[in-house]
Amino acid sequence: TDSLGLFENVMRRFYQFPEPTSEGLLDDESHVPPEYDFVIIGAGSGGSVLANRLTEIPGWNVLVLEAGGEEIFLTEIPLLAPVLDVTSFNWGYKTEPGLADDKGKGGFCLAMEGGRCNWPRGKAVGGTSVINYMMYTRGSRGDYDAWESMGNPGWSFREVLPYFMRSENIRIPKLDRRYHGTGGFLDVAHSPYASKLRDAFLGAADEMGYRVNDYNAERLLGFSVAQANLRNGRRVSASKAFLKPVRDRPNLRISKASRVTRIALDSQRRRAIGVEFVRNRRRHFVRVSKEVLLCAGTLNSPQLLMLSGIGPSEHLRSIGIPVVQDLPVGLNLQDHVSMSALTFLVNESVTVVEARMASNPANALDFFLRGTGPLTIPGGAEGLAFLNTNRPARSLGSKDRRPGNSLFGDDDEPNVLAENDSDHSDIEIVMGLGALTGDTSGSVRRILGLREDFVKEVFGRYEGHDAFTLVPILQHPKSRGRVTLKSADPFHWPKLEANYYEEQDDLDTMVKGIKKAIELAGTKSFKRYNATLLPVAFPGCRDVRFNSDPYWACVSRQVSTTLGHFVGTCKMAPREDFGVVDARLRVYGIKGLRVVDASVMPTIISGHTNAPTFMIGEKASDMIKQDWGEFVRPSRL
Ligand SMILES: Cc1cc2nc3c(=O)[nH]c(=O)nc-3n(C[C@H](O)[C@H](O)[C@H](O)COP(=O)(O)OP(=O)(O)OC[C@H]3O[C@@H](n4cnc5c(N)ncnc54)[C@H](O)[C@@H]3O)c2cc1C
Repeated sequence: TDSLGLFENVMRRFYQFPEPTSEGLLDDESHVPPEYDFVIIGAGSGGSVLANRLTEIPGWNVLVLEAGGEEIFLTEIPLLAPVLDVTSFNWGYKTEPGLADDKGKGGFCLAMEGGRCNWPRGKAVGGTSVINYMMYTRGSRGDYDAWESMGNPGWSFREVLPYFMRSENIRIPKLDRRYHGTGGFLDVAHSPYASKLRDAFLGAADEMGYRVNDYNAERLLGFSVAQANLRNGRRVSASKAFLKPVRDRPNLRISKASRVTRIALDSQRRRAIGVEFVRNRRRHFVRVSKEVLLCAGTLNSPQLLMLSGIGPSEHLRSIGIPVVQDLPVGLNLQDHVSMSALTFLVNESVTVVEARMASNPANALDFFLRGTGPLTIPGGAEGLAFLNTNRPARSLGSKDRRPGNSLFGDDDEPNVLAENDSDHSDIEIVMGLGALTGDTSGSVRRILGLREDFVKEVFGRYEGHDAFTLVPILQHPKSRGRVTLKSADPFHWPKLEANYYEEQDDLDTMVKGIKKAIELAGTKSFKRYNATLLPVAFPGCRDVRFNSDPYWACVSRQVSTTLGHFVGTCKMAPREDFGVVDARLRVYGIKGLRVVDASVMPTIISGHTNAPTFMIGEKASDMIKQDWGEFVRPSRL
């Protein structure tokens, strides 16, 4: 589309190889045999891991049904990740409008077209990992210990860590190997490109009393260069990592462009017996002898369960779907909302300005010939900081290191974290090397769904200026959204309600996060570049004093941007606590049906959700093997 802007033209000039990606094509099963041991719905992050691990058992036949198609060369270029949102690799969902009330109070996504938030979801073999920003973060130890204490045995940090490590092929030297795996399918690396601002970001850590650390090891809190799923400077999607290496297994079949419409249930035996899907406008049905594994993601897995008669009974009845199993499907929706228009102007050419990048062919050459250069920056994001806005940073700083938090209990002093939760992060700040000032083609505006008049008023005067963005992200929202059906038609979009900032606490924390980001840009490290907050008041917030707390609260309701970290709609929990699946990810009340994707997370983790979804896939594959009597090598530390 034209939204790909100048980049696409330049890329096409330098990349004319026939293969869609550097790793080649996957098989496409046009003729699908009528029965499988397992059918996996969705070849996303969760589904790809499962497909790989289950076909390790030669006697098991596995079919993967995926609505999307193959990745292409464009999806491999890390810096271009944001523009993929405006391609057919994105399902293109939008939420219900986040309107303010009669008195003009409340609301969210108010500066977006129609007051609706854009909610991107990947539609491809590889799922959302084909369009995501490639950040590799696991969350904190406390996140998983909380899952376990909610009644989910086996999900404590100690128990899930081996599954993170099993996937991993760490390419970053000197990281603590007690927390990192080598030889797994999933590459984890730094971008080979480092801007000057990346150094400024790390320098600011010390000034603010934080440490520079590996957020995937002992401590989450601190500043770090982004760890990302990259190989030779290119994206490593779930497909590239987990599917392509095993594509020659005779017991694995992948059917692309196959849109699942329903899971067939035998309501007498209360068991999943098959899957209906549409391919090339024809309806198909496959039988399943062992299990249906639902991996369609947080927005589509609940949709498919409800279409199949599993969900809140009143809601299903209201749209004419016979109820097979009453469960709280679609509730408990959580996401990481952010404010991605916090812009700082700088006085040197140290950021990504689209027109400048695209007009320099050296960037494309560096990328295609050597796998280096600024095109390898994942989604334009260079640095991550995990903060706790309620605690003075000094107490965590490099000059006052706290003991404890060793998983291995080999610290001299006792573990203080368990007692005072001192590794809890309520805000993450991502440093993006560009800003809406540099978005000359308007693609980022369209991706975020911001109204054109809004962007013109705020950024118009500074168009083409060097600027960077600090994006504060609310880590643990109290507000909950939901997914429901608009009708019984499987081709209708589900109804998506975000409910951002319904809880005042969420807004208050976001305001604190924004102020932390401003403090960060005010450190000496950034002052070297004369980092200056864009001095323009946002439309809709001009009746409040610029840069005051109420002003930032107002701005947060205007620019409520998602990170696409939707979780929770098929909650893993005891049934009496509104669980949809049990701790072995089995849907309550229905045999032969599990959910294995981000939707099972009972609460959202700190950081980004892709690595945790891979972990869920790894752990689920062991549970499935155990439940069908296959030998599983114990995963121990
Ligand atoms: C723009 C964006 C940026 C992100 N950046 C990061 C990041 O940097 N780091 C990070 O950790 N996380 C990131 N995430 C989140 C992360 O990628 C997801 O949490 C993760 O990929 C979810 O995996 P999943 O298996 O639950 O779902 P998905 O990967 O979305 O897989 C679901 C699959 O099911 C298919 N499907 C759905 N319905 C049907 C149907 N009816 N029939 C057939 N197939 C169907 C879909 O096409 C898709 O392929 C980002 C997300 C977005 C949207």
